[in-house]
Amino acid sequence: MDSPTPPNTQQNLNLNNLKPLKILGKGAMGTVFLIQQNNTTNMALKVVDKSSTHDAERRAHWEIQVLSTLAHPFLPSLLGSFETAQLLGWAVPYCPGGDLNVLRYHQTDHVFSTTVIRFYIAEILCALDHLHTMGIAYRDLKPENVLIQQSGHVTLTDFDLSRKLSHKTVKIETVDDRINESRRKTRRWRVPLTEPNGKIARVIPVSRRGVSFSDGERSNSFVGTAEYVAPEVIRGDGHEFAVDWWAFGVLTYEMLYGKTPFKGKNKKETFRNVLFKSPEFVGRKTALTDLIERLLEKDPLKRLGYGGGASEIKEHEFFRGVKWEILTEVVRPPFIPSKDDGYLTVDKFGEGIVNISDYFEKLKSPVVLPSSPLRSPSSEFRDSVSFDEF
Ligand SMILES: Nc1ncnc2c1ncn2[C@@H]1O[C@H](COP(=O)(O)OP(=O)(O)OP(=O)(O)O)[C@@H](O)[C@H]1O
Repeated sequence: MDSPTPPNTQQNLNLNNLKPLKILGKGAMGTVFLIQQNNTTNMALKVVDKSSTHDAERRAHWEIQVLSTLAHPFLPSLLGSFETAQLLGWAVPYCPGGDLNVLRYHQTDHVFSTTVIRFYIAEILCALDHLHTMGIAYRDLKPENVLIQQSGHVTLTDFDLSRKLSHKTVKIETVDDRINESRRKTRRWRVPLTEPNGKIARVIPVSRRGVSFSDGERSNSFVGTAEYVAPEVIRGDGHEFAVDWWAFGVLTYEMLYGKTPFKGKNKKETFRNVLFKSPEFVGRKTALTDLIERLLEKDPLKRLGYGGGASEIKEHEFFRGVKWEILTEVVRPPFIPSKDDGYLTVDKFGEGIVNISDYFEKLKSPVVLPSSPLRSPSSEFRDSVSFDEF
């Protein structure tokens, strides 16, 4: 795998000095802890057990390498890292607002208004633009990977599936290649593609309390997340930045309709829908549905963004009037996490667990650990529209 540009100088963290307040989330690769530093700064520390999967260490090193090169208001910066014989960990700024999926579930009918969609996808577009300019395809865009900073602006997370593309077109392994390779290399991937009942769990919560969206639900597999995977990835035709524009279209559709456009009753059906089914639009055609339709063009060569990148997308009618250069200066984004939202109170971390090493030791034993955290129910959604003037 090509490396991004050389890493910036970063702080070396000492595992023994890191005091975790609570678990922020658990993903396929690691556990993310909330760490308080110097009684003031909060950071999110992602820790990976290097022996957890065959390529955990490689993927973790890759993510650290990518993070160390990022410098953009809608992308995380690397605050520091540590490595022990067993663990690899790195810290990024803490995002107290949860993710875009949780936020959407918090809305009436689980959808955002057009104005709110415009704000969020404009910021995501800028983040993807920056990554692509650096030659990095993100390859894992989904609402769960879009976090809300304290300021209310977005930040993308989870870069272990990202890839440096040295040429415009890179031939990549097909889905079947990846399945075969994964099955060969690790027992972990010997799980069937679908659940025994043929379904992929996607729980719709009644309330946010007790709900975790990162606990396996739509979590990463070897091809990313099925509902967001572009047709060319399934076909194995080639892999370009346009896969991010496809996922961007799926995410935008989901924000508008509250569901993804190609979800089937199992992965196979989802892939078939991605390849052959046209997305369904309800109601009259609008600039937003037109944007989505152009992003969800099955042929990547015809997809919006393929030829002209992010600039081409920014010129779409849906974004007319957006002042791109002052997006970061919007002081009242649609949702600003409340300062005192309970995140900073010490969480019950688990019987007998006082530090991160303990936690990973216990993970290896059959003791049941606490599940992923609750999202704050007290965060405030403000429907004020000052952000529509950016
Ligand atoms: N900076 C952050 N601030 C707050 N919470 C965070 C932050 N980074 C990650 N999290 C939480 O931790 C969860 C897991 O993080 P992440 O997606 O990076 O892990 P992963 O193991 O790579 O997951 P995946 O299964 O998607 O590959 C996120 O869904 C989010 O809930």
